[in-house]
Amino acid sequence: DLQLDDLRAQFRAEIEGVGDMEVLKDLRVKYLGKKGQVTSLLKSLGKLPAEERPQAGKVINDLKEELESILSDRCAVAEEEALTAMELRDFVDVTQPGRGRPAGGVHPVMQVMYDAAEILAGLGFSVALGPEIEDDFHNFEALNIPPHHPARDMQDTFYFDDGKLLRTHTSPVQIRSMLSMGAPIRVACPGKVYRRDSDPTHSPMFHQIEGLLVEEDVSIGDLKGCLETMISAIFARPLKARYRASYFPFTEPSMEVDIECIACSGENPGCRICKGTGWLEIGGMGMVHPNVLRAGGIDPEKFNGFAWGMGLDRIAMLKYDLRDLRPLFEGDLSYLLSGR
Ligand SMILES: CNC(=O)COc1cccc(Nc2cc(Cl)ccn2)c1
Repeated sequence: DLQLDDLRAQFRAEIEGVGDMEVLKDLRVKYLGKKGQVTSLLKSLGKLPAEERPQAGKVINDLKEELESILSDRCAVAEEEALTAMELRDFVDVTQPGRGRPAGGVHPVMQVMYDAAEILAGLGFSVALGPEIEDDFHNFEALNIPPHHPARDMQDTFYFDDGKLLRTHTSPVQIRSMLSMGAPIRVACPGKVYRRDSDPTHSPMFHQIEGLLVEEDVSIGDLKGCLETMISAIFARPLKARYRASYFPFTEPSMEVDIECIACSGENPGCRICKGTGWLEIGGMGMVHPNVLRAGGIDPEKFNGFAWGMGLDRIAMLKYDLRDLRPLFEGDLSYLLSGR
């Protein structure tokens, strides 16, 4: 009996305050397992005189049951505590407002690019894209730009060692489109272009969109209608345009296009946007030069067409009243997400 009391006291001491399921499992093995201390007592019953075995067996089994009930109670408590601890740890207060994520914003230049492409699609133009690393033929020669034309100068154009270059406009994409699709054709070519003469108000990389339409009997009226439709759609309001005679090697006749100042319509001589002129230059256009049609594999006796080019960054700055071009290239999210 003394031995049983010691065992009981020892078990109670060991299980006191135990909350860890692993420790409880070890205790079950240590006392009640196959090689457990209580189990081994039962095995030693055989050593007792026969008449003492029933009584001894009962007492030992009573102890076994007692320890088992203590152990199962303690396991139940431990499981409960573990569950409560887990609930507390993993508790999610679903009534909290969501953390949310700031909505992204479309970059102003891309927005204008999409607007223009959308409108031009409505006028029957497909969008064509092409390589930014170009060769001399597609970027200059095919555009009737003579070998020693200043546009080819190193101060304007980025050249690679192998003579390739960073395209200075998106016209090469139109050349490639004519060569691959032939006439009739209507393509809009937006994209990045590169100029070497960068300075505080000019970025070496900027964006342009050019358009080309080649069919059998195209007039300058068609060109003016197309441009004015596009510009009025980009600025979401009818805008007057004016055309000034100009020169480009790839168009004849050539014109530069101004639109009425979107801020003052010519009413404010002190206007910051148009410097009081009432007009904003947005690009150039003209009837495609026959040499360029030929370079595009198109017969100028059968087809004629028009083309234009305009800067998207400048349009975006006007449309969104941006003061400076640089934030457009710095990728500063706080600026881009600020609704400008
Ligand atoms: C920002 N761009 C400007 O101020 C002026 O750009 C222009 C003006 C006139 C024509 C074109 N493009 C062009 C393309 C081909 Cl394939 C044939 C003829 N012309 C681009």
